Amino acid sequence: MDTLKADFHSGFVAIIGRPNVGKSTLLNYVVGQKVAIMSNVAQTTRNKIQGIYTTNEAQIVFIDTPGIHKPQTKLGDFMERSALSALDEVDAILFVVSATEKRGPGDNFIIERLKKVQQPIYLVINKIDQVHPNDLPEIVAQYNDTLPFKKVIPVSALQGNNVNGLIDELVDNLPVGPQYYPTDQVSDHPERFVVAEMIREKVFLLTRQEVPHSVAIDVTSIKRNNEETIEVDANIIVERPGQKGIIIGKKGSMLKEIGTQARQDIERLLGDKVYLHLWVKVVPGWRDKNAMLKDYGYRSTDY
Ligand SMILES: Nc1nc2c(ncn2[C@@H]2O[C@H](COP(=O)(O)OP(=O)(O)OP(=O)(O)O)[C@@H](O)[C@H]2O)c(=O)[nH]1
Repeated sequence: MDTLKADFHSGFVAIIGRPNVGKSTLLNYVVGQKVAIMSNVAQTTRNKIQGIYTTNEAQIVFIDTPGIHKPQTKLGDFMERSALSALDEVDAILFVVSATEKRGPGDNFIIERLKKVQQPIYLVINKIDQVHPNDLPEIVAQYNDTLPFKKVIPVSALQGNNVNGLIDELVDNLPVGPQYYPTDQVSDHPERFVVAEMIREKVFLLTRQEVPHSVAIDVTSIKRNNEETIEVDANIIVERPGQKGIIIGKKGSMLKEIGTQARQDIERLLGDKVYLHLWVKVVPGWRDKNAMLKDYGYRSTDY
């Protein structure tokens, strides 16, 4: 940790928003590296992922919470709890909404939760590249009276419009504090977690008919053979044999494609040649087994 400088600002910022509003895209744009899974399938961000933004003047540690939704299973319950418990630990909250969609029950659910928090809340209107500037006041008006927002900040996380403005605003308002993490660190998650996210992303992208909640990735080993090659073993855990069939595909073609695409991403991340070995396992009802959630990487200090 660096010594405390009088003009260095730092803190923890939670990114909250209903599924698909662009939280991961925003985080990735700011952090400049692919750390959170991105896809069109809702509710794919499961763990708290921290992206870390560091300059000479400031460090912002972002917490990317899972999509908040009404829990139906123990996994849903876990996701909601971890999203909400994150709010007590932060210095500011970004409530991200989409300019392309009307305020809905998902937003209202979050607004109700946010009414209880004391931290400054910024309303981030994302996807402004998709709407006419003249429509913005009307979009903002849907939220204006719901919470005492510190500021309303329209952005396009995809194109980067006004994201710098958002960062400047955050930096100015974060307290003077230490640099919590080294300058070159963008995520506090171990390689294992990021590798699992990359495999998970390919499963979702390539097998559209899968229910995202019913797939877990368990990276069992990452071994560096020598200077240049890395051996990765991982299980893709599903609930039903039918899902296993979909993921394996005709003569193993789907699994091969998942493996190839995931391997390319992992190589980019780790900078070395990767041998990726994937297995598909059926574990009926794993979603409702707390102990297994823990085994398959859904960890929380509360459990
Ligand atoms: N046009 C446009 N699309 C965006 C923007 N930001 C995100 N998207 C798209 O919206 C979709 C969802 O983005 P994500 O970043 O995965 O959304 P998320 O809020 O993290 O979603 P969950 O993980 O499901 O909670 C993706 O297809 C993005 O490319 C934006 O500023 N403009």
